[in-house]
Parts: sequence; C-alpha cells; structure tokens
Amino acid sequence: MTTSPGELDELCYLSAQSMTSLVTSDHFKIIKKLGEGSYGKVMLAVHKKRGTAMALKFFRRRSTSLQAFLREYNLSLSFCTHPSLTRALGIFFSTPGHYVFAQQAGLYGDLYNVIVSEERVSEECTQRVMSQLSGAVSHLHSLGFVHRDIKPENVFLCDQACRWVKLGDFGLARPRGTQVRAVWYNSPFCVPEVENAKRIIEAEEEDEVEDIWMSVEPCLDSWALGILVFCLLTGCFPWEESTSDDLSYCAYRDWFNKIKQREEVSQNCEKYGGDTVGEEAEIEVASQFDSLSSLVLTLLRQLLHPVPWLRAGPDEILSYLGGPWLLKTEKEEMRREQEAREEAKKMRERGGVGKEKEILGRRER
Ligand SMILES: Nc1ncnc2c1ncn2[C@@H]1O[C@H](COP(=O)(O)OP(=O)(O)OP(=O)(O)O)[C@@H](O)[C@H]1O
Repeated sequence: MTTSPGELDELCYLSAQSMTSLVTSDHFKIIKKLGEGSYGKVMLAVHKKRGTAMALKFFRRRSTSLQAFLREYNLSLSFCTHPSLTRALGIFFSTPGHYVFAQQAGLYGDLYNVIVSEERVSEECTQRVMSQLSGAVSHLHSLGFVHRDIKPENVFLCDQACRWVKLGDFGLARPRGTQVRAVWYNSPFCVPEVENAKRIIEAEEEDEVEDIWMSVEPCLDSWALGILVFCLLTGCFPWEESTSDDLSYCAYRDWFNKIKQREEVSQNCEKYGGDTVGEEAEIEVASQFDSLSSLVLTLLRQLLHPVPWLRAGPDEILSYLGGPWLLKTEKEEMRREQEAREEAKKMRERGGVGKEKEILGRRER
C-alpha cells in the first residue's frame, strides 16, 4: 500500500477540528525532561487517570505551524505501526504556549549517548540496532514515506543493551516524490547530491541565489543508515561533510570508484572472455575504514553509493547480518585468548577438566 500525501492531509484536517486546549498538570504528572530540540522539549510524564508513562512532545507555538505539528502527530499515530518506530498515543492538545502530543517513551536515552559513552559499540550490538532500523525504515518506505532525519539522536532506547530501539522524530518525514528545496548542512548525514546547494550558500553572499529543488526519495535514508553503521562500529564519523571539499570523503569516493571499475572490468572479462584481474594488487581501502571487515565494506558501498539512484534500500542490511563487521585486531585476539585461558583455569580448579578443551576450542572457532 502506498499512502498518498492527500491521506495524511485529510487526517491533519480532521484532527485540527478536534484539537482541545488543556492545562497539562490537570492530566499529567511530569517526571523529567527526556530531551530537547529546536522546536521545544520532550518530557517524561505519567497520565494521572491511566497511570501510564509516556513522552509528551511540546512544540513552541511561536515557531511551529499547526500544520507541521499535526503532520508529525498524524504520521506517528497512523503510519508508525512497526515495533521500531515511535508511535503517537492518540493524545494531542494545545496550551497557551505549546502544541503537545503524547508518544511512546524510550526510557534509556538515545543512540547518541551510547556512541559517545562507549569506546566502541560491539558488532553484535551494531547488528541488533541495524536489523531493527532496517525493518522500521523499510516499513516507512513501504507506506510511501521517507524519514529524512535518521541520526543517532533520533534512535531511542527501550532497554540498556539496545535489544529494542525505536526510530523517532518524524518532523522532516515527507511522502516520497515530494519536491523540496535542496538544503546543504555541514554533516556526513547530508547526502552528496546536495553539494550544489552548498555552492548556493556560498553564492548567497554575492546575492546570486537560485534555489535547487530535489525529489524526496528513499535513497536519502539509505545514506543515513550507512553513516550510522560506520558511527556505531568506529565511534566517529567517516568524514565531516560529503562534498569534494572534504579530503576524507574524496578518499572514500576514489576507493569506491576504483573498486567499481575493477568490478566492471572483471564482469566484461567474464562476459566476453579475456584475462581476469584477480591477480592485480589489492585496492587499498580509505584509511578511516581500516578496522572494518570486507563484508561490512560491501554493505557500506551499497548504502553509501555516491549516485543516489544506485543506492541499495534499507532491507539490504539484512543480507549482511551474522557475519563479521569488524576486523579482529591483534590486541583483541590476545585479549580473547587470555580470557579463554583464565576461564579454562577456573574450570580446572573447579574440577571440570573435561570442559577445558571445549572452552578453548569454542574460543578458537
Ligand atoms: N519518544 C521519546 N522517548 C524518549 N526520548 C525522546 C523521545 N522523543 C524525543 N526524545 C529525546 O529528546 C531529544 C530531542 O527530541 P527530537 O529527536 O524530537 O528532536 P531533535 O531532532 O533532536 O530536534 P531538532 O528538531 O532540533 O532536530 C532526542 O534526542 C531524545 O533524546
């Protein structure tokens, strides 16, 4: 089923008729602030009659249009039915200063905190998160929407170990095919196809402004998922901005193009006969990807394809789960070996000699 923009507009029109004004404290006990954004803040609250905990999202009326508020609320309420999407709870109202709606609350912070607080998120945890996000984003895409703002701050945690995460913040989500002004911003999450918009910002100073328009397409989300995989595995960004001004991005793009060329040559050899290029020297990976396995590099080349219409969809991630995403460093190998030895020693001391070989064997596998 593909949702037409008209359906969401209709829901917004209907909900606008039943918007009520409330005094928040009459109905909710505010527990604490969960976070804030440019639009306002998000508070953890308990509904006084129902006793249930929920996130109340407050949008300043001064800076938020009613239409934008209702669009985010209705999208979250009616289309975010996947377990890894943050769903609205059917409660929305206004106060003199804010528009407010209630949403499922993630009680364990967001993915940004996980990335900055841990030296490195384990590959198991990365894969757990990415498999859930793959499903959530595919679900949104199947309904005809593109999220357009996937980043660690918008992935909320329902437990400490990221066994259940939820993508939230649908403020920028739009139906596929919507024409929007291309806006460049200084972040690796910003796709390379808006690089021209950066030139516009530069030209603005000289008053030569002509807007560039682009179509909202699912490949915007694929790019963000690729960047997120990299952030989780390495704890840092692959580059500062996805433009020709950024040396690290250029190094990635050069590596990408070399691999592509070699693949094309070898496909032609297979098709038309001739020498294969298997014995050629290995193409050196851009240095920021040094610690990643060839498996995850192949996935990243699909998601972070510089040409938007050749980018893979979010469901591509599923084909790469289960295998290694990180190269094992010598140090890690030694740590594992040491752990196995200690575990085996403990077993010996407890008299479980038979198990010792099993442990060492299991570790070596
Ligand atoms: N449903 C929720 N459950 C738990 N925490 C939430 C929830 N919604 C938002 N938060 C927290 O509040 C923060 C800000 O909310 P939100 O993601 O909606 O705005 P933002 O994208 O950071 O703001 P901006 O609009 O400026 O980009 C989040 O990073 C998260 O930590």
